[in-house]
Amino acid sequence: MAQVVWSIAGSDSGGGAGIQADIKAMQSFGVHACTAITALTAQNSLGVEAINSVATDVIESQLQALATDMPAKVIKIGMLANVQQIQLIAEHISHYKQKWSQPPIIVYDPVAIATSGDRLTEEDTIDALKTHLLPLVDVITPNTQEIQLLTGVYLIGPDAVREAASKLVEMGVKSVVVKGGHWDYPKGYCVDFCLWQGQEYWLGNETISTPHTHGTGCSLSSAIAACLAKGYPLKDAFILAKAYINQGLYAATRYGEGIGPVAQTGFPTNLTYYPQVIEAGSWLADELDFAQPNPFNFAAGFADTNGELGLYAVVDSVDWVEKCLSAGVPTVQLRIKNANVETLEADIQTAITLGKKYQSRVFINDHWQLAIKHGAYGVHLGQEDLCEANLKAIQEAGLRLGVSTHGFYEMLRAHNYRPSYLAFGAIYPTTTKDMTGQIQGLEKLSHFVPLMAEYYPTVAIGGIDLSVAPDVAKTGVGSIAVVRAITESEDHRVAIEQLKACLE
Ligand SMILES: Cc1ncc(COP(=O)(O)OP(=O)(O)O)c(N)n1
Ligand SMILES: Cc1ncsc1CCOP(=O)(O)O
Ligand SMILES: [Mg+2]
Repeated sequence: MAQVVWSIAGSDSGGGAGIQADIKAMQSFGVHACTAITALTAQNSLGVEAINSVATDVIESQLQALATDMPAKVIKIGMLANVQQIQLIAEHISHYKQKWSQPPIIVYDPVAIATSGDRLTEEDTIDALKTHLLPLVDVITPNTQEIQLLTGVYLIGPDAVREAASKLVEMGVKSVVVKGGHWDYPKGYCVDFCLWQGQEYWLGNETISTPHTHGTGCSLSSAIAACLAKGYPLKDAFILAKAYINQGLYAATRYGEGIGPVAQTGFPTNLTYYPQVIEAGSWLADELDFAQPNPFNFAAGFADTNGELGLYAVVDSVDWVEKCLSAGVPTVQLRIKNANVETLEADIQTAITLGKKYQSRVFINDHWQLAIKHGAYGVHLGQEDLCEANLKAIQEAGLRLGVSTHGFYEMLRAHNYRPSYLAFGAIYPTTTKDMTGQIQGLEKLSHFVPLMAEYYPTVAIGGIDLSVAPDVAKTGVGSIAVVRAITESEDHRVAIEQLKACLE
C-alpha cells in the first residue's frame, strides 16, 4: 500500500506552489498525498493578489477527517497564515506524536515569503512558531531569507550557515536543510546544506539558469517528506529532492506573463540532475574552505575492470579463494576480519598470486597497504575506509578500487572518486555482517543501477542466495556478490554454476 503523507499548507491558485506543488511532488515519489488547506491565496505568475486564511475550525475538521482514517507517516507543513493557525497545528501535531502508535515525522517548510517577494504570513507569527511549532519539527527546510528571519543570522558563508542551523537546533528542531537557491557562492553554483544526527552534509551543482523557479521550496520539502515516508534516511531524501528540483528546473516553462513553476517530472533517473556531494579535497570544497584532514584522501579516476564483474565471491581464507577461482568464479574478494598478524601478509600474497594463476580478479578488502605492496588486482573499501586510506597511492599503483555504498548519498559520495566499481548493499538482511538500518531492498537497487550502470560496473551484495538472485539480476546489476550462498552451500561448485547462470 502506498504511504500516506499529509500536506498542511496554502492553496496557490496559479498551480505552481503550495498544496498544488506538494501533491505533484509527492505523487512523483509514489506516495499518497492528503491535504489540509490553511489559506486560499489568489495568485498568478506575476504575484500574490490576496490571501484568505482558512478558519481554524475548518482546518481542524480536515485534520480530524484524515486522522480517523488515513494517519500520515510524514506530515509536511507549509504556509501557516497566523498565530491561531500555528497554535492549532502545534496542538494537533503534539497529540499525534504522543498518541499515534507510529508517531509521524514532521517536515516544516517555513513559508514566509513567496518567490515574487510577497510576504505570506502575518508579522507576529515568528514568536509563535518558535514557542509552539519548532520544538515539534523533525526537519525544517528554510531558504536564506526564512532562516535569517528565524535566527537573525545572515548567511554570508558556510560558517554562518552552520551557525544558523545550530540556532534552529537550539530552538528544538531536530534536523535542518538550508536551501541554497538564493546564495551565489561559489559564483555560479548552488550549494545546499543539511544537518542531520549531528553531522553536516553539503551538496552543490552549477546554478540552472531559468527564471521559472516558482514552487521550488514547496516541492523540495514535499519531495523530502515523500522520500522519508518511503524509508530513505534524510541524507538520501536530501539528495533525491535536490535532483528532483534540478530535473524540474531544466524542464520548467512559463504559463503566464511572469515566473513559471518548476516542472514536476517524476523520480529523477538521470545522473546529470544529481548534485555533487561536496567532499573535502574536491574543487568545490576548496572554494568553500572546507578542511581536508589528509591531502592523500582525495583522488579521482581508478583503473578499469574492463567490464562487469559477474559472480563475485567474498571469502575469508586463501583456501576459499582457491576453491572459488578453480570453480570458475570470475571475481573473488579476500575479506579477512580480525586478522592474525603473523599470517595476514602471506595470505594476501597467496590470494594475489592465485588470482594471477587463474587469470581472474582478486580484490583485497581493507588491507590496502599490503594490496599495493604485493601488486593486487584491486582493493575494496567501505565508506569509513575512504577517510583513512591513501587513495592517491592506490591510484598511482594502478590498483582497481571498489567502494561500498548504502544509499544515494554514499553512492554520490563514492562517485567523486570515480572508482573502478560501485557496490550497493545490503540488498537483503544478512547474518554475515551487522547491516542494521542499511537494508536497501530491490526497489532502491532498481533506482541505483540505471543511474550508475552507464558509468561503472555495478555490484549488489547482502543476503543474496539462489532464491532471490534472479530478481536481483533483473535490475540489470552487473554482478552479484555473495558470502554464504557459496560458503554455506552443500556443494560450492553446483552453487557457483547456478549463481553464474542467474547472471547470464
Ligand atoms: C563487493 C563488496 N561490497 C561491499 C562490501 C562491504 O565492504 P565494507 O563496507 O568495507 O565492509 P567490510 O566488508 O569491510 O565489513 C564488500 N566487502 N564487498
Ligand atoms: C560484507 C557485506 N557487506 C554488505 S552485506 C555483506 C555480507 C554479505 O554476506 P551474505 O552474502 O552472506 O549475506
Ligand atoms: Mg572494508
